[in-house]
Amino acid sequence: MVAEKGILFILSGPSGVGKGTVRKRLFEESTELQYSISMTTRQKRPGEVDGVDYFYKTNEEFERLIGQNQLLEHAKYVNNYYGTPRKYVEETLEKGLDVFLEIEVQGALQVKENFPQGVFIFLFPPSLVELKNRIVNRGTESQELVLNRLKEARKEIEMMDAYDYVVVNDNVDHAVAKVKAIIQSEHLKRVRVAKQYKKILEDEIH
Ligand SMILES: Nc1nc2c(ncn2[C@@H]2O[C@H](COP(=O)(O)OP(=O)(O)O)[C@@H](O)[C@H]2O)c(=O)[nH]1
Ligand SMILES: Nc1ncnc2c1ncn2[C@@H]1O[C@H](COP(=O)(O)OP(=O)(O)O)[C@@H](O)[C@H]1O
Repeated sequence: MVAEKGILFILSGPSGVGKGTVRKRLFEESTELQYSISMTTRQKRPGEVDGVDYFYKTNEEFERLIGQNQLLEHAKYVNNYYGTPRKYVEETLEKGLDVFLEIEVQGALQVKENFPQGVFIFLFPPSLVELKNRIVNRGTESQELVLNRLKEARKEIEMMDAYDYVVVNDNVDHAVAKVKAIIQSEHLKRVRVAKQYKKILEDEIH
């Protein structure tokens, strides 16, 4: 039988839209996806754990990883680097397991160049006012950073045409249900494709 590779799912969208919230809920409810933990140079926030939320790196360490081509994609976002470890993603997909990335928009577009067969999901805010409220209410950003993040958000929203799916995060339950439905439907599609391959092989044998 043809060995099936895993599917790469990419959840992206502006900061504060709820990517982290949706991703955490998804992983509480589903054990079948492998989450790729990103590298970052940003400061650890209270409660975050190295190797769980991110792998925290210095600028020098991060730039070395870029130089060694160890990142599948990377982006500078509000003065910090963020990147996806290439080896983990490639090896996990090779094992036939599905990998889930939660990354910002520039990085997602780079992934699309390398993995056009990935499934790209854009999480969309109900409105820009609501997006600002969420960033402010989260309380992790200074006022200056909130403004920077909103400026980025406007640019990011313009990129949503490059995505396969758009999910509005008006309500977390609904958004999680939609992301799960997308994952399920992509599985069904791949099974159909695998069956077609099997049929071709069977026809050749007979
Ligand atoms: N390109 C890229 N973006 C990432 C990666 N990991 C996280 N991000 C994104 O970087 C942005 C900032 O992340 P973070 O500082 O944790 O803030 P938060 O997501 O707004 O809580 C978010 O849009 C993340 O989704 C990564 O590996 N690559
Ligand atoms: N559907 C939603 N309705 C209301 N608040 C939400 C919703 N989704 C997320 N939030 C809140 O918005 C803030 C930003 O969410 P977060 O997951 O950190 O966003 P991101 O990872 O995209 O930056 C958090 O305080 C979170 O609790």
